[in-house]
Amino acid sequence: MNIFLIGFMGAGKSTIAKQFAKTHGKEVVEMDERIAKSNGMSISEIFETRGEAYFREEETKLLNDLSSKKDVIVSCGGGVAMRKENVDIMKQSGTIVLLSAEPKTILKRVENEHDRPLLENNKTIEHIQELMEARKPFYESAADVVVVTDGKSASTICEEIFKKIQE
Ligand SMILES: Nc1ncnc2c1ncn2[C@@H]1O[C@H](COP(=O)(O)OP(=O)(O)O)[C@@H](O)[C@H]1O
Ligand SMILES: O=C(O)C1=C[C@@H](OP(=O)(O)O)[C@@H](O)[C@H](O)C1
Ligand SMILES: [Mg+2]
Repeated sequence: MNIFLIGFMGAGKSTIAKQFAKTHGKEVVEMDERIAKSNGMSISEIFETRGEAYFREEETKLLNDLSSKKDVIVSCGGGVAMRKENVDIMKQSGTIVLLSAEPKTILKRVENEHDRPLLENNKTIEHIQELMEARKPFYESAADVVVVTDGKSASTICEEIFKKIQE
C-alpha cells in the first residue's frame, strides 16, 4: 500500500516521508525533488521561468507515473491536493495522510528556508493564515487520515501515522 503525505508548506511532509521510509522499510518519493531534477532547476527557478501552471502539470504527470508503484511513501508538494484529478489518482493507489500545523508553527519552520516561491516574498503569519484558510477544505476533504504535528517529534508523528493507517 502507498502513502501520500499532503498538507501545507512546512507541515513536515518531506521530513516525515524520509524518516517513515527508513523506519518502516518503504521507498520514499519526494515530488519536488523529482520535478526539480527532471527539469534541471530548482522549484523557484521552475516557477520563475516556466510558470506555476507548468509546475502543476508536472505534478499531475508525476503522480500518474507513480500510480503503478507499490509500497512507496510520497512526499507531495503542498499544492497537490488542490486538484481533484490528483486526489483521484492518489485515492486509487493508496492512503492520503494530511499533516497539519498551526500558522505560527509553519512560520517558525519555513522562516529560514528559501525554495518556496509562494512564500518567498511574504513570509508573514497573515499570508500563511490566508493561504491556509483557502486550502484547508481541499486538504480536509482529500484526507483519509489527519495527524497534527505541532510540538511533536518526527518519530512520534511517524508512529501516529503508522497506527492510524492500520485502523
Ligand atoms: N515535527 C517537526 N518538528 C520540528 N521541525 C520540523 C518538524 N517537521 C519538519 N520540521 C522542519 O520544518 C521545516 C519544513 O519541513 P519540511 O519537511 O520541508 O516540510 P514540507 O515538506 O511539508 O514543506 C524543515 O526545516 C524541517 O526540519
Ligand atoms: O504549497 C505549494 O503550492 C507548494 C509547496 C512546495 O512544497 P512543500 O509543501 O514541500 O513546501 C512546492 O511544491 C512548491 O513550492 C509549491
Ligand atoms: Mg516538502
